[in-house]
Amino acid sequence: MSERASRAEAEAAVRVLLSYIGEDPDREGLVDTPKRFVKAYDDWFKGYGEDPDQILATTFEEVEGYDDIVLLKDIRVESHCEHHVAPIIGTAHVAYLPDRRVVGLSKLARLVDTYGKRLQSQETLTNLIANTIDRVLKPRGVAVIIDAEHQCISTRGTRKSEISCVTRSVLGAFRDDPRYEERLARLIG
Ligand SMILES: Nc1nc2c(ncn2[C@@H]2O[C@H](COP(=O)(O)OP(=O)(O)OP(=O)(O)O)[C@@H](O)[C@H]2O)c(=O)[nH]1
Ligand SMILES: [Zn+2]
Repeated sequence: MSERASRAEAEAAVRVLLSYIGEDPDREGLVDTPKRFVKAYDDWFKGYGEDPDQILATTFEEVEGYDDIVLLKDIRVESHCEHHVAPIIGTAHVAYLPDRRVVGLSKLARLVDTYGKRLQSQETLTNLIANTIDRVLKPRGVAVIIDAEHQCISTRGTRKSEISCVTRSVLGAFRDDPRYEERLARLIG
């Protein structure tokens, strides 16, 4: 992997982009834009500095033997496509079948955020979330469904604004026993 660019280099690159689109990077309104742009990137891509496994590290077992589906519905997904660095905005449903241990519900949403705040394809994002839950929690099954709009399709190129892309990753019992996925579909509605 090539060496990581410095903040100053990143800001200089934004100046080049502003010049490329025909702007004057030195006009008053744009003087601080490279700085703001890089700061915004720090936020949109903060997932590179986070450890997904660590998010799921704290689990608890005091759930009276609960072993049915745990589903977190309608988690907002915010990501950027790795081809155009254009926003991907949508919804994720994350479900798992605990094997004694459960994880804090917010941690599933945090996991979606951590992987979302990196450059992604929707397929990779879906599999990364499912595979991490599978690897760290070792549940009996995992299902992740993402429904998202890609602004590289809706605001440029083909400009098809009504299209959304649906991806799913199902592992363990959700994959082996179709009844689990049917129940999940009913719960998601
Ligand atoms: N499979 C997949 N494709 C994606 C995703 N996000 C964007 N793309 C597609 O990546 C492709 C890149 O195609 P290219 O032909 O290299 O790029 P392009 O000329 O900008 O393509 P157009 O968008 O068709 O104008 C496009 O078809 C995008 O729609 C994603 O998450 N998954
Ligand atoms: Zn794209």
